[in-house]
Amino acid sequence: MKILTAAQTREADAYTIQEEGIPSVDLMERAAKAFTGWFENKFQPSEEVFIFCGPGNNGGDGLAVARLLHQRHYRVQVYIVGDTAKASADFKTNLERLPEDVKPQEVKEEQDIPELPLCACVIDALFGTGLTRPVTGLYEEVVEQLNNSGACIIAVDMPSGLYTDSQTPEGSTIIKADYTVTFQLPKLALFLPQHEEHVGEWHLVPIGLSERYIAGVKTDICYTTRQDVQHLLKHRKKFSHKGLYGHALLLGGGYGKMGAAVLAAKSCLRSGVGLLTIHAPAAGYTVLQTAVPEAMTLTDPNRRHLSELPEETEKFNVIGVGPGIGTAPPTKTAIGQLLATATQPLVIDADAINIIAGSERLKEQIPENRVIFTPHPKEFERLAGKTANDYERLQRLREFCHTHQCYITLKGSHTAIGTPNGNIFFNTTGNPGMATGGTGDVLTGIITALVAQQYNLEEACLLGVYVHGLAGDMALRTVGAISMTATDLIDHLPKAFLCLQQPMP
Ligand SMILES: NC(=O)C1=CN([C@@H]2O[C@H](COP(=O)(O)OP(=O)(O)OC[C@H]3O[C@@H](n4cnc5c(N)ncnc54)[C@H](O)[C@@H]3O)[C@@H](O)[C@H]2O)[C@@H](O)CC1
Ligand SMILES: Nc1ncnc2c1ncn2[C@@H]1O[C@H](COP(=O)(O)OP(=O)(O)O)[C@@H](O)[C@H]1O
Ligand SMILES: [K+]
Repeated sequence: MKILTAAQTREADAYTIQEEGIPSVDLMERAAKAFTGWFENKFQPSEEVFIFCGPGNNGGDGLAVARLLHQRHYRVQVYIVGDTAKASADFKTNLERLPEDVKPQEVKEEQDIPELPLCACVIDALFGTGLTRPVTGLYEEVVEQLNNSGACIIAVDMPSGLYTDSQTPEGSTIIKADYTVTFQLPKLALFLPQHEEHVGEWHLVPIGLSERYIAGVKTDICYTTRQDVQHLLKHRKKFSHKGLYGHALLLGGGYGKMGAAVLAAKSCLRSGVGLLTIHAPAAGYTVLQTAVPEAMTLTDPNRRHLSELPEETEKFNVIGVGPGIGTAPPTKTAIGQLLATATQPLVIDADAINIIAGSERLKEQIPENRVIFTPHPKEFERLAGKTANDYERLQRLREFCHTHQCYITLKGSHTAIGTPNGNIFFNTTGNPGMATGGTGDVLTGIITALVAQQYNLEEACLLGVYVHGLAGDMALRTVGAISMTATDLIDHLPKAFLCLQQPMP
């Protein structure tokens, strides 16, 4: 699914209004109804609701929401902040439509800002996607007081003060919402970790924007939903045999870190690989043969760490490398050999990333269109350099993928997948229970298995990251976030793949 810029969102609104031949205030009514529907599911009518409206259409939404909530027997208090002389036409219409017993109060100067009761419920409708500059003056004062009030804040469309698709200037005042209920499509700012305290938990509500506009509009930033990945899943033919599902080689494990290889191997097997061979330091032999009997194990001459590549590497159709390998000098040499000689796709994780990151010569040897890197943010920083903020990091992701013609799954709450042609896809599955050692190794195993099965590299990234998070979401329901381990993810992979094989609900 596409992520639109603020300008494209405005175009989508305008296109919809024209296509359907409706006045813009009707679209606003739809947005307000969609918001109210979400709100009613979350908050009881016994709640007193304080609605702060700005001068634009976001404020117009706030006024329409006030009317709808009032009709549904919520007690609403409306505050109009700033100068209504400059208000948008749809704002004015909705102001007129407010029932008489909802008496909006004007906030024209600092003294007009109300004291809120403890634990108040606040709807933030000051600014949405039309914000053009940092919030200052009276608006800034309101935002600060709301943030300090301890209220539960629900932002309409965007937390006020936050830029939709570019870096908000340093030091700007921004609402700290508990929830952001955004219209139709999520905005780029909602995916970025640096905005967590402003965005809170975000939810999408559909408002029927033109499907035709959305299908036609050009964007290089998307987010992946079940709908986007489900159709990628390949089905098995009746007369198929293991030779059709690829033979993967996993280079992993080190003394004290054989578990990383075990996790990657198990998840690879649970993700449909035909055959799996693990090449690991000799000390891992018994561990691997016992823990993963389905995999074949080759041993490195070195007991403690990887020091060379196995023979006949050309017979494998993908090589996954990194989990648990460490950065000992012989391992660095082996990684150099791998980049120089491998002819198949490579899935490169953990210390294999760190080794490449530490050598300009190795970076230059990254084979084009054959590599998927799976770094967490620190590994990405080592590989591609420090950045000042999340927007810069996305730009760096794009540049690195373009320069080296590679794929990167930059892991996080919304893992960002970069592709050689400059696209970025944010994942939408996963949860904080997955923030535990070994879950990254599981992802390496999954993606390696998918590449072995002839998914192209982009498909393997999109599907792999999605199903990894889906397994995490399923594990959340049975073991919860606190107890979740990487093994729980592997245990839930079957359910996650089965879920994707069912028709969409
Ligand atoms: N027909 C439409 O266009 C629809 C718009 N919708 C709502 O409209 C919002 C966008 O509305 P607008 O484009 O009117 O923009 P906003 O309401 O987000 O804010 C823009 C207004 O605030 C002013 N402004 C911008 N930054 C400011 C700042 N830092 N300090 C003071 N004033 C500032 C602008 O000059 C303008 O008057 C969306 O976020 C959404 O909530 C929805 O009702 C859906 C339909
Ligand atoms: N808060 C979170 N929400 C969703 N997914 C998360 C969260 N924290 C971590 N993850 C996922 O867990 C995995 C952690 O990977 P990584 O840091 O490499 O772990 P390890 O190196 O211990 O295996 C990544 O796939 C990441 O996307
Ligand atoms: K808002």
